[in-house]
This record gives sequence, structure tokens and C-alpha cells, in this order.
Amino acid sequence: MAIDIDKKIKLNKEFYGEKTAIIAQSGGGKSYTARVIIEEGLASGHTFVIFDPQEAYMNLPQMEYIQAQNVKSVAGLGKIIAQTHRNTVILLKSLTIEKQQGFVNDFLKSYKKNVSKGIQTLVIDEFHKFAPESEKTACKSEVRGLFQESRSDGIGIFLISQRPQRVDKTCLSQCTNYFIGRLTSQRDQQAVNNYIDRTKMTKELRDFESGEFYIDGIKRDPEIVKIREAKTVHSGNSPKNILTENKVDFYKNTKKLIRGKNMENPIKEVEKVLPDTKSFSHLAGIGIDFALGSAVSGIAGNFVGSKVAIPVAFVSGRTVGSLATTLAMYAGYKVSPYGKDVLMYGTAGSAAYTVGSVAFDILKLTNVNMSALDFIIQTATGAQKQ
Ligand SMILES: Nc1ncnc2c1ncn2[C@@H]1O[C@H](COP(=O)(O)OP(=O)(O)OP(=O)(O)O)[C@@H](O)[C@H]1O
Repeated sequence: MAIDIDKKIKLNKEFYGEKTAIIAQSGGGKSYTARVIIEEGLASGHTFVIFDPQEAYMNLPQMEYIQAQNVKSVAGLGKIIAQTHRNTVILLKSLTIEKQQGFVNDFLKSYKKNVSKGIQTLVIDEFHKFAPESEKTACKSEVRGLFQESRSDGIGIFLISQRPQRVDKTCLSQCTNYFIGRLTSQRDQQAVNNYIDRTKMTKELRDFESGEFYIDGIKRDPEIVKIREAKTVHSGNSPKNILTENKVDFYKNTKKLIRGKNMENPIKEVEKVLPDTKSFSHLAGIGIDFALGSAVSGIAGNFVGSKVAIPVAFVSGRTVGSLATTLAMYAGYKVSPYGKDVLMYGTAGSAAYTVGSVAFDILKLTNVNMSALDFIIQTATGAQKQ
């Protein structure tokens, strides 16, 4: 039976100051459920800070939407929100994942230092990217701290993730409330097994509909609940970025598709993880920057090689020229506020060329002539044999 979360399940004031995990695979209804809970909270006068890497929390009333890339002082923003308890959605999508982690770290440091008393809920979507199990990130210790420190300042947290097996176990185990939705992967099911009372399970997690959740906590007996429809327009989309999402499913399903076998999940599931046009152009952009770096390195290297005799017998001018180019690009990447991505991937391209050049120097030194190896080095790095 569908239970309307705002009629039969009352979310009291304390709930918004507690730690709540909302777990389901992509499309299971996590951000939709979080939206419904936030709608309830806003209506009761609670405030939220939402870290939104997917633009899944648009159209919420009373919210200020802030583009992370436009924030000049992250610490300043953290301080203002901590002191004023403003309802804020921080849109992180335009930042690389490393920058998102750095942003969350700087924000939380300042927020925790300055937070004024009273309940405020921090919503961290795609939690596994900020505090993954057995992996360090710039913000992991700050995020973990939120779960470990016994706080009296009323900070509540929503931990939202589609990959429970990848979420830091300390954070997951410190939650008071668990909303667990559809999970078809066995590893993900195992990761939440400890939080489920099997006697209350009338159906398996893999059979849950979108929006159906096993709820443990909120001072009730555990039960399976269908979350009510949202009052605001949901903006969440299943991510389609091959660089960051569900690569395992992608490879598994595309392999089956190519072999013509039946897929575990119908083609819809493949579509969900196939990269969209934006992801393809992002990949193409990286490729162009990389090739550009390699080409610049090649031109500089060959120029130096043709003009300068290097006193160290086995080091070619090409290597010296391309190494200098790599260092110059790296220095540019470090100091320049502009063109960070071009300089970063350009440095990688230039470094690859330099590695190729060094490989040719070594081959020359050993007097070995292996055309297959030459071909591989040339193709992989762009460096030409001299
Ligand atoms: N309680 C609900 N009532 C009606 N529809 C729902 C409900 N929950 C989810 N849905 C539907 O399922 C879709 C997917 O939900 P949602 O975007 O929340 O998934 P998600 O688990 O956050 O997925 P992702 O990780 O891919 O963002 C929604 O766009 C909505 O159409």
C-alpha cells in the first residue's frame, strides 16, 4: 500500500537534525525522495544546504541557487550560510570532481567553525564521490568528521548514494535513519544488509519500484513505503557520463549487446549509462588538449634538436626541448587562473611526447632497431625517431 510520507509518516523536527542515508540504484528515486522530504522540511520552516552535483534539486521554493564556479571565497560562503542558515543549493556540476571535493572541504571547514545553533540539514548527493570507502579525497576527513563528532549544533545530514558498497562505512553506519530503495547489484545489496530487518521485507530490494523504499528509523518500525508524489517539478536525471558513472554495467551490457545475447536489464538500462553528447564532447575536448600538448612539445623538441647540440651524449635535443615544454606548460597550469583544463591535459600530452622521446634516445643508445617498437612509441606518444 502506498504510504503518503506527509500523512502517515510525520517527519518531526529532530529528524532534520539527524543523519539519514538515502540509498537506491540509479533511477530508484533517491533525489525524488530527498526532494519530497525537503519539501516537507521547508514547509515546516527547516533549512537546507544542498550539495548538488547533478542539478537534481532545481525548482525548490525558497532556495538560493549558487553556481560553485562563480564563488570567489568558498570559506566566506560557508561562514555566511553557517551564521544565517540560508536555504541554499550549491550547483557543483560545472566543476571537475577534484574541484567539487576541494569545494566541499573548504566549505565544511568554515561552516563547522562558524555554525550557529539550530537545526540545519546538509544534503550531500553522490556521497560516494566525496567520502568513498578505502580512497582518499580532499574532503573525506571533513565529511567523516560530520558523522564522527558528537555535535550539539543540530547539523543534520542526508547521505545520498547509488553505490552503497563505495560509501565510507563509518559514515553509513553512523546514520540513524535508512531509506533503502531498489538495488539490483548483489554487492550493493550486501553493503546495506546490516541495516535491514529481513522479517519486515515483504519483497526483495531488486523488485522495488522507483520511489519505493524500505525505511528504518524515524522512530517507527521498519516498513516498505511508497513515497508520495513531489509537489515541485523534479529535475533529476539519471547520470549518463561514462567517465564517472556505472562503468561496470556499461561494459557488461554493451558486451552482451554486441554478442546479441539477452541483457539482464533491458536496453533502457544501457541507455542510462551510455555517454550523452555532452560527455562525448567533453572527451573530445580532452583529446584535443592532449594532442595539442603533444604537438607543441613535438615542434619545440624538434626545433631545439635541430638547433642545439646537447653536451650529454645520449640525450637528444628533442628530449630537452619537449621536457622544457612540459615544465613550461605545468608551470602555466599551476599559476594561470585561465585555461586550466587545456594546460592540464596539454601538460599530459607534452609529458607523453617526452616519454616517447626518451624511449627513442634509449633505443638509439642500445643500437637496437625494432620497427614494431618504434611504431608503438610513435603512435602512443607522437614522438618521431630522429
Ligand atoms: N515517489 C515517486 N513517485 C513518482 N515517481 C517517482 C517517485 N520516485 C521516483 N519517481 C520517478 O523516478 C524517476 C527517477 O527518480 P530519481 O531521479 O529520484 O532517481 P535517482 O535514484 O535519484 O537516480 P539517479 O541516481 O540516476 O539520479 C523520477 O524522475 C520520477 O519520474
